[in-house]
Amino acid sequence: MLEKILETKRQEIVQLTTLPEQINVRHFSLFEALSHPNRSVGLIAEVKKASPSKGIIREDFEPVTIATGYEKGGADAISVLTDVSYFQGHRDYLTAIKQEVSIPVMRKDFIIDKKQIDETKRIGADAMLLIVGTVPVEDLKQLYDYAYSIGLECLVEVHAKEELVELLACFTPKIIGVNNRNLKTFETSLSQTEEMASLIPEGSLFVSESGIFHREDIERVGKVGASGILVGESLMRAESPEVGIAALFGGEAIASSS
Ligand SMILES: O=P(O)(O)OC[C@@H](O)[C@@H](O)c1c[nH]c2ccccc12
Repeated sequence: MLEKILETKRQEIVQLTTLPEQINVRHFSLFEALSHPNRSVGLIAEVKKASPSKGIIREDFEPVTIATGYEKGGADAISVLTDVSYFQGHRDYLTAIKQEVSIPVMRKDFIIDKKQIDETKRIGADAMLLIVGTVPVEDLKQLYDYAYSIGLECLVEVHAKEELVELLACFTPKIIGVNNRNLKTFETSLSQTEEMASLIPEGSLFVSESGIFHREDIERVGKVGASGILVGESLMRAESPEVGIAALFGGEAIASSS
């Protein structure tokens, strides 16, 4: 599956000859937001209509309403799927959301080329995802450095332990995500987070991604040191974003509004 997605991306990159206009927005730091989370563990709430493994997750999909609901519900940051072909996302969703919220907005896509990073900056994102295994780690480092040089933070995602070891031998990202879902098989297991936690360097923030549905899941990943969680499906299936977040955290109150 990952190979197929990357093939589509390579075609998209060829067609990405004219970049959108730069939108003017105020930026918010993902690292800062996750360093001072609203609850015991920081929440990156994802705007996600569909996925290759689950099909359509939410029919009545209004990206801006969902994102403002996430902010009201006390999310620390927002992730927006911009991939069209596999996740039914769009870059315009991110731009529209960015204009309506005052928390960091991350672009969730398969970024393998500098041109996509320029596009990410222009559409107004504060941060973006980079995935180990999509390009060689040396190339990922180039993309990472380029993104930071133009004011974009990166969440660098790994799945397998060997990928994390290979990544850290090359560079130490400020924010590292462990995806509990294997992008090749789609299997999800929180033990991925538990097994890799001890390998995350002290100074890096650690985000547990995918397959988080209940308060117990948050406690489980929090216990091994996760500063943040990235949650899509469980919130997208909730009656409303606010209700979804409250249920996910088992009613845990927001500690501070700063
Ligand atoms: O819907 P979930 O299981 O809560 O997962 C959210 C997020 O982690 C997932 O969408 C994701 C993690 N890494 C990705 C890479 C590409 C696309 C999607 C993803």
